Amino acid sequence: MSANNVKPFTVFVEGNIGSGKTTFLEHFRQFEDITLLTEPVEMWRDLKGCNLLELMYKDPEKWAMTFQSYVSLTMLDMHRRPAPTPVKLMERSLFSARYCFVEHIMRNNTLHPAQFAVLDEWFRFIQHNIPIDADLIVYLKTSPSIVYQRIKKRARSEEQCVPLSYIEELHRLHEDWLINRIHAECPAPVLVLDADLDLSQITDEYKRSEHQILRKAVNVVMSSPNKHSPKKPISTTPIKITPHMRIL
Ligand SMILES: Nc1ncnc2c1ncn2[C@@H]1O[C@H](COP(=O)(O)OP(=O)(O)OP(=O)(O)O)[C@@H](O)[C@H]1O
Repeated sequence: MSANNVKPFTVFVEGNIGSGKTTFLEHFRQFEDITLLTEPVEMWRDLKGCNLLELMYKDPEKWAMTFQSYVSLTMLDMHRRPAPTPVKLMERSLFSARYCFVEHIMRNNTLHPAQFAVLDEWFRFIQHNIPIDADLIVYLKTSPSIVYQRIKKRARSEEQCVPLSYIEELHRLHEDWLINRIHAECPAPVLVLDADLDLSQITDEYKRSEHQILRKAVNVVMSSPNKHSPKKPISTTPIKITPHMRIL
């Protein structure tokens, strides 16, 4: 719940590895009416001194189950964390963990069918018993070859051995989930942004998406007379859909 007991407008930022999710979220740090839950990967890299991400990449058959089980916990924690603001932006969700990453390691037999069944049962149990708010998904759509280059360039130590085929498969799974809707449920409308654009152009794209994402916040701020002025006032100009941007 937000400060005035209204559920925050909850946005998941999704996209392939290296699609710019963290950069996108950081763009919204300038607004005081937004709670940002960013970089879950840093929790996976340091659980009581253990780097689960590294263990998972080094020996997936041994560690994928443990890793995904911890990812689910961190995601559930982010979903359930109260936000004192009218808008909550989250990097990833339980849904991309299940429909993209767990799906991938099930299909390539990294997981034993029994391990997959346990993760899937947890996911279903959570879905049916714990409220997970979702109002909008921002999909940072990229080409696999472009994010592959970015991943090589940023050189995160655990991702040194990531092959292009892994990025391509994750791309297909994101598309099947968010665009083609052929394989799983999609919990909210999807705003698609062209995240192949380089950093100078993408900032304009982010700016345009502000209207869509903050629309709810505008309503809340305007209907709340005691509210302090936001760090940066949220513009009420109607959203302009650009050629790079569409809503599904
Ligand atoms: N269930 C999962 N959810 C997210 N990442 C996972 C999952 N399983 C494995 N990973 C790995 O965790 C790492 C983090 O990927 P993620 O896309 O979440 O962050 P990122 O690459 O830092 O995002 P960006 O560059 O878009 O800001 C990747 O190496 C990915 O393969």
